[in-house]
Amino acid sequence: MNKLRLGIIGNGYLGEIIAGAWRDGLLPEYELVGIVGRTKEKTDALTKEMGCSSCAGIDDLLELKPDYIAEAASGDSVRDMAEKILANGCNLIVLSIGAFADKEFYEKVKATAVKHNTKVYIASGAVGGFDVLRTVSLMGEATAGIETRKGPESLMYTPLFEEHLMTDEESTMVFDGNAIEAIGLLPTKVNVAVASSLATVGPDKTRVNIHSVPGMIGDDHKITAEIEGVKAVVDIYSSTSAIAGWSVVAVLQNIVSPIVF
Ligand SMILES: NC(=O)C1=CN([C@@H]2O[C@H](COP(=O)(O)OP(=O)(O)OC[C@H]3O[C@@H](n4cnc5c(N)ncnc54)[C@H](O)[C@@H]3O)[C@@H](O)[C@H]2O)C=CC1
Ligand SMILES: O=C([O-])CC(=O)C(=O)O
Repeated sequence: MNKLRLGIIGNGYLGEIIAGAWRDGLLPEYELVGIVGRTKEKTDALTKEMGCSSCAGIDDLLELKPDYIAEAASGDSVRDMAEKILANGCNLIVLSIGAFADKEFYEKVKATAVKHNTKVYIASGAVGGFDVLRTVSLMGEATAGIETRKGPESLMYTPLFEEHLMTDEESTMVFDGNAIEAIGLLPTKVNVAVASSLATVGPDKTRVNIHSVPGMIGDDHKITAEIEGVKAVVDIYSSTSAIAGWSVVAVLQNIVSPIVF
C-alpha cells in the first residue's frame, strides 16, 4: 500500500518530537516528505537526520504533495498557511489552535476544508478529553471553563508577570477572562484554552483562570464542562509540553487505525 505523505511545519521542540516519532517507527503508514522551518541551518540539520526535504516555506512543502501536514510552529503560521494547505487538498493537524479564537478566520478555514474535502484536526495538545467535553456540551446549555496553574517563571515576559509573584508564598490568580482575551495576552501559552473552548461553548463563553503557583514546575490544566445532572472534569498535569507533540502522533495513528480513540 502507498504510504500517506506527511509534512511538518516547525522545526522546534514539538516539531522534533513528531519527526522523531516517525523516525522511531511509530508512524509506519506515513512517509515524512518535508519540514518547513524559518531557520535554514536548523531545518537542514533536522531534515538531514530524517532523510526528508528541507522547505523554506509552505509552497516548497506543498510541491511535495503531502496528504497531511502537522503544524507545530506558531499562530501566525496557521493564519498564513491553513487555507492554502486545505485548498491544495491536504489535511491539517493543528497545535497552535489559538489562531482559531478569531471566529471569522475559523469559519473561513472550515468553509475551505468543506469546499476542498479536507479536514482540520485539533490536536489535544497539552490537555485532552475533547470527546467527553464536547459530548456534555451537546447535551444542553453547558457552562465550560479552564483553570490553569503554572509557576511564575513561565509567566515572565508576559503582560501577566509581576515581580512579587517570584517571592509570593501563596498562589495568585493572575487572569480571569474568556479564551479570546487569554490568547490575546498569551499568544503562545494558552492554546489549550482555545482548544477546550472550541470543543465546548466557544472562545467568548469559556471562562479562563490562570494561577501563578510558587515553585511549580510545568502546567496543570483543569477543564470543566457542565450541564444540569452531568459534570465532566479533565485535569492534566505535565512537567513539560512534550505531551503536545505526542498528541499529534496520536492523531496521525488514529487517522490510519481501524480503531479510533
Ligand atoms: N496545543 C497545545 O496544547 C500546545 C501548543 N503549543 C504551540 O505549538 C507551537 C510550537 O511549539 P514549540 O515547538 O514548543 O515551539 P518552538 O519555538 O520550539 O518551535 C517552533 C518552531 O517553529 C518555527 N516557526 C515559527 N513560525 C514559523 C513559520 N511561520 N514558518 C515556519 N516555521 C515557523 C520557529 O522558527 C521554531 O523553530 C507554538 O505555537 C506553541 O504555542 C505549544 C504547547 C502546547
Ligand atoms: O504546554 C502547556 O501547558 C500549554 C501551552 O503551552 C499552550 O496551550 O499553548
